[in-house]
Amino acid sequence: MAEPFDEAPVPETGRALPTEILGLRSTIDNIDAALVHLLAERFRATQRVGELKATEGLPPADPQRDRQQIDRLKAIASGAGLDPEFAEQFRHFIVSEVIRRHERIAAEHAAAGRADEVPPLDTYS
Ligand SMILES: C=C(O[C@@H]1C=C(C(=O)O)C=C[C@H]1O)C(=O)O
Repeated sequence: MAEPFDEAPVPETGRALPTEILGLRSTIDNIDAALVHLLAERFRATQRVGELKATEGLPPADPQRDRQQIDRLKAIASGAGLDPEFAEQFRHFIVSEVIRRHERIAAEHAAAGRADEVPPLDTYS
């Protein structure tokens, strides 16, 4: 059975879409899939960084690293013909989520540490 995204487009005008648009949409679908796989791989790496930061007692965000990444990414974007401000916003969208997750990992790590603590013996009860 055909998936919904395999079906021929029926534009409101009733006219068939130019073949070039169909070809470009296929390219766009491939790029979107690659982006999702790359993002998933990036989140796996940042997840591990978050765990290591939590065990080492390091803060979730690293402003110095952020500044280096922003400068690097904006230069790459300029060279690639992508608006550097857009590249920075896109990075900010992703890294905000990474930091939110790192904060959660740190909180869980702290809670697990407290659960491991042996409570003092209450000799009065
Ligand atoms: C992943 C890290 O933690 C945070 C998230 C970053 C990111 O997603 O690229 C970069 C710096 C940190 O603010 C890190 O320090 O490397």
